[in-house]
Amino acid sequence: MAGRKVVAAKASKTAKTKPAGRGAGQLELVPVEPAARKGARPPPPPPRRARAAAAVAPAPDAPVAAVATEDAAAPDALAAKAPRRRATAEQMAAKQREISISEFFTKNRHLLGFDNASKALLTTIKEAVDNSLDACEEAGILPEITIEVRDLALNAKGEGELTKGEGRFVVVVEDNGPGIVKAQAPKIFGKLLYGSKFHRLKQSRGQQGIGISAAAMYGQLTTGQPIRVTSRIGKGKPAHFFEIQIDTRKNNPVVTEDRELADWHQEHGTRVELEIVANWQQGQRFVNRYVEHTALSNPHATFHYVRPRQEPLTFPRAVEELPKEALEIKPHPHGVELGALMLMAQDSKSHDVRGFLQTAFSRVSATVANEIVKRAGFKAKVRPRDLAEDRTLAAKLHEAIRDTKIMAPPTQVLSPIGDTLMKKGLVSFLTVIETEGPEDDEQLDLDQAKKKKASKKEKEAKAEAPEVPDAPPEEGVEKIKGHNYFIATVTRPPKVYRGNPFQVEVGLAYGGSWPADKPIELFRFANRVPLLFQKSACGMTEAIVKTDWRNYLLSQPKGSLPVGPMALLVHIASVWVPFTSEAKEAVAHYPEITREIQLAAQECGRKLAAHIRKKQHADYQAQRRSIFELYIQEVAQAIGKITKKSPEPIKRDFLRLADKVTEQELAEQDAALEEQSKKITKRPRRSEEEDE
Ligand SMILES: Nc1ncnc2c1ncn2[C@@H]1O[C@H](COP(=O)(O)OP(=O)(O)OP(=O)(O)O)[C@@H](O)[C@H]1O
Repeated sequence: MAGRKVVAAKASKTAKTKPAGRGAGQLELVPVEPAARKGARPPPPPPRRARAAAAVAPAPDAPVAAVATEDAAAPDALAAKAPRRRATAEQMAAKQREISISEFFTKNRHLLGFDNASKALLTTIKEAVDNSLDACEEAGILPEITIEVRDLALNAKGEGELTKGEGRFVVVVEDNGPGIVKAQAPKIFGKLLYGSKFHRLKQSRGQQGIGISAAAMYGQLTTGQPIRVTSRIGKGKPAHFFEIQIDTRKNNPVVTEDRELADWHQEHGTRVELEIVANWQQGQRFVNRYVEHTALSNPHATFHYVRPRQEPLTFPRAVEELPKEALEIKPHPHGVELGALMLMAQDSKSHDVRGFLQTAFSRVSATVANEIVKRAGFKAKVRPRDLAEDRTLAAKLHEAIRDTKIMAPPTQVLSPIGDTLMKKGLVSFLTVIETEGPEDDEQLDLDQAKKKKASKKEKEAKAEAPEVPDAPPEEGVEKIKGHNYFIATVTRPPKVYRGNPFQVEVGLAYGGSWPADKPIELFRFANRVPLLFQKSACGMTEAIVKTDWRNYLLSQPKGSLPVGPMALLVHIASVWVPFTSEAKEAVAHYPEITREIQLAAQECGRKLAAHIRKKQHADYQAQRRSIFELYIQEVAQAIGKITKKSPEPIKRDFLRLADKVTEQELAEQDAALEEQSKKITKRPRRSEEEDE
């Protein structure tokens, strides 16, 4: 062992070092082999045994001399088998240092949704818009939000050639929210993990305190430009303009500009401007979809969407009321883990454990607190501080909490979209997509040609067909831009997972111009935010795939989404959404959540099945009637000839009779279907019974 020490010391003298990277403070050192030095004489060859050992496992960046000499002392057999020490604890210690959160996410930006230039564009917009919506709702302001994407290759008038592929873009998001207090702005935009939502249990879009500063960091990294923020907190108060950079080594803001603006057009609100490297060509379809879906799930907000070289779009709000206010709750004792309990006890200002339990948790009354303490077997007075210091004591309390029956947390604290607004949102969304048409030009041309052909055929058919009055619209069917959509929604009652209240909603739009031979479109939302990536990794998709849609008359390949002309919206509202990563792209596979989504989907599916059956029957009736009508003309003429009467009144009588029969048959069918659907609703199918 003594030999090894001496050798290591020698090695550190012989191996010359040079700094590995950019900064002066960098501790990591890379050894330079003596032979590599310019003009240096090559060292004498090592003994034969050492050469053999070096051939077994050469380590390019290990302190070569140290390892070679150590192995030289070992017998032949050992040198072949024993692993070589590549570094000592001291050498490794010299390389260890603290990593700032910004440094970490600079290297791992994919974890935050900045994997590539097209996704980064969407993530940047999403983070800013989510903040604007959260801030407006929290302040009680109807949101009016402008989203602008500017291609820096175009001139101020928007002329020039659009950037193909990656390029420099400016993203602007402006809201009419409460604004940001001057002292807070630098930390909000220049420090990762700084926010108002992480430590509370309340439904909101943001929850981690990392979103907008991460976008600022991405901009800084790719363009070197700081984030520009303008904010004003009210009438009579000045607006402030900031340019903020992030010192990524320290995760601290650096304000490069801070000035008051004499006048700003918003009475209150915030505008963020980020210069980033983005790919508009590929990313615009994500952004378009994000804006459309956000308008769908936020019918109380108005969005102005300004894009390069396209007409600005406005999605006006569909309702003039804010959604029900989401309320903050305290954690439920059954959802707390031992470590968290100890931390909470450490922070508590209560003098005894009973007071701590009552103030820190929801649903703990004096009686419940007494019961927990009794069950924990605490004889003397226990202070919260004692729990923080004594793990055995804390474990006893944790066990007692688990064994005590405590009322479920309050669930009326959530703000779901609700059936009426979900329907309104779906109608406005379908109106927009029916107006806008498909996204790619080739498909657009094909569709227009098809439409022309179809309308010519329709005109010809109309001219030939006898006048038949329009059937009354079926309940739930909306005519949107000439297409019939069946719309159904279900809002489940709130439930709880691991102490967190959550609520699931499902809405569907069936028919219209959705393709009938493709898998359904699944729109996933968490706290009203559309989730556009990681579809197959998402617990929501799993729940829909696991639902047997063949029960509801859709075909479904094994382990896949059903096939049919349908868009299905799934929304989870929760005080804490369990995402699979910091990028908040997919919901984790919690069985409690999956089950609720399945139940909502099944309820919606039953409504769909009733509609499809009704439609199938109506189609059958129409077909029968059209065959009958084909012969009426000839039959009326033949009867006219026999009876020597004009064929026209005979034809009219036949048509009247046909109307009566069709009406009667449809009414009978309606009654039968009503009865059938009641039965289905009362007695779920086998697969549902298993679920229930
Ligand atoms: N437009 C805005 N108006 C008012 N406050 C804002 C605005 N944007 C950000 N904030 C404040 O800045 C904080 C940090 O925002 P950030 O996007 O970094 O995180 P978050 O929204 O809390 O969580 P997440 O990381 O999940 O998005 C927010 O919690 C909010 O208090």
